[in-house]
Amino acid sequence: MAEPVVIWGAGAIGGTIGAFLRRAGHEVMFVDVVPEHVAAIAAGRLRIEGPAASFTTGGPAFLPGKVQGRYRLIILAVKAHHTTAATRALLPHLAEDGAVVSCQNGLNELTIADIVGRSRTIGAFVNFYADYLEPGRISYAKRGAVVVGELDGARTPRLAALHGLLRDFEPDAILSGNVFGYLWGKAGYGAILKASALTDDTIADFIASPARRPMIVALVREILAVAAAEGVTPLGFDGFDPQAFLKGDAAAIELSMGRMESFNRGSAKPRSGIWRDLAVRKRPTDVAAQLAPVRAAARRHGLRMPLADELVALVGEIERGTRVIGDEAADALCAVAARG
Ligand SMILES: NC(=O)C1=CN([C@@H]2O[C@H](COP(=O)(O)OP(=O)(O)OC[C@H]3O[C@@H](n4cnc5c(N)ncnc54)[C@H](OP(=O)(O)O)[C@@H]3O)[C@@H](O)[C@H]2O)C=CC1
Ligand SMILES: CC(C)(CO)C(=O)C(=O)O
Repeated sequence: MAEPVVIWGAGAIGGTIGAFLRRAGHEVMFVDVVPEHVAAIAAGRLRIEGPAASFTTGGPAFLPGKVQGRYRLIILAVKAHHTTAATRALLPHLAEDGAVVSCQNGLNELTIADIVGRSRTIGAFVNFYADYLEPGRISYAKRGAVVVGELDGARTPRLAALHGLLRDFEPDAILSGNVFGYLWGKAGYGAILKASALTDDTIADFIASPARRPMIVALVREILAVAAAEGVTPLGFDGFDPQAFLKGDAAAIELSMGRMESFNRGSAKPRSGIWRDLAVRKRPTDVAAQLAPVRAAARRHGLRMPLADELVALVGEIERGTRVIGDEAADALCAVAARG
């Protein structure tokens, strides 16, 4: 039997990727902390449903403490605030010549590399839309960009193999020499998603709102200024054009906003995962964890991030129950943008 690909964190993203790989005939082992979800997958009841795909599969599935053996490919798909704990738990199961691939939002590769070593870390960027509904049920709402790349930009045999594997999930998956460019691009786009979660607006409506536009532009520019200070060229995807925001090119920004709105309009997942954590699952988000390395980099370069700081504070208040989701929360962020 071939060695399995390990999916560590088998929720919306990991569960979807793992299910597609299983369906394509690959050996896959699922690891997750939710016992009922693990039991459903192990019983062959992992259901992927929604406009992007509909099928049921399953496979060997374990709680982290029950995993045995060492593996050469571990796809990590937990939220950013669980990255350290999950990476420490998977470390004894990573082969000496193996690698962890982060299919997450945020710059988690930096945390992972600190724990497993840079040579055993491969970068990835995902922008497809999925939701964990209940144990064994995942909604795959919309295809989106999928990118893999070595941290130093090299083209290696293991990267080519990973790219080939992921094309069994997303046929348009990209092999990139600048994966950090995509991750910083997602940090910019992701800031819009995070801000949209302050309200009950859909992502499309939030992007289209003229009242929110100056704040959105200032927020994205604030994030991308840090990327530029880091010497990274942020890359675009799915309607997002980071160069337009970096240059402050008003016409190109309008075009990009229109394209992002169209991409999100009518999506079967109309709101972000962060909104879902706040409003539906009523649990802490990974907003602070996603933005932590960005804010740390800003401090290193002496850059101020008043909008990111306020965004983290507002989401924290909603998490603690001292503020409700709604227009007032987004207005507070707009007020900071208006102060300049
Ligand atoms: N969903 C989406 O459409 C998109 C998500 N992303 C990113 O992908 C990553 C995964 O998100 P998503 O799949 O939505 O999240 P989910 O919460 O749906 O899935 C994560 C799963 O990992 C489990 N988990 C938590 N800690 C551990 C651990 N230590 N070991 C093993 N499993 C663990 C979670 O359990 P529990 O729920 O109990 O914490 C959950 O079942 C995040 O970084 C997210 O921002 C990126 C693009 C799109
Ligand atoms: C909106 C989406 C699915 C893709 O950008 C996302 O990243 C999230 O929900 O966190």
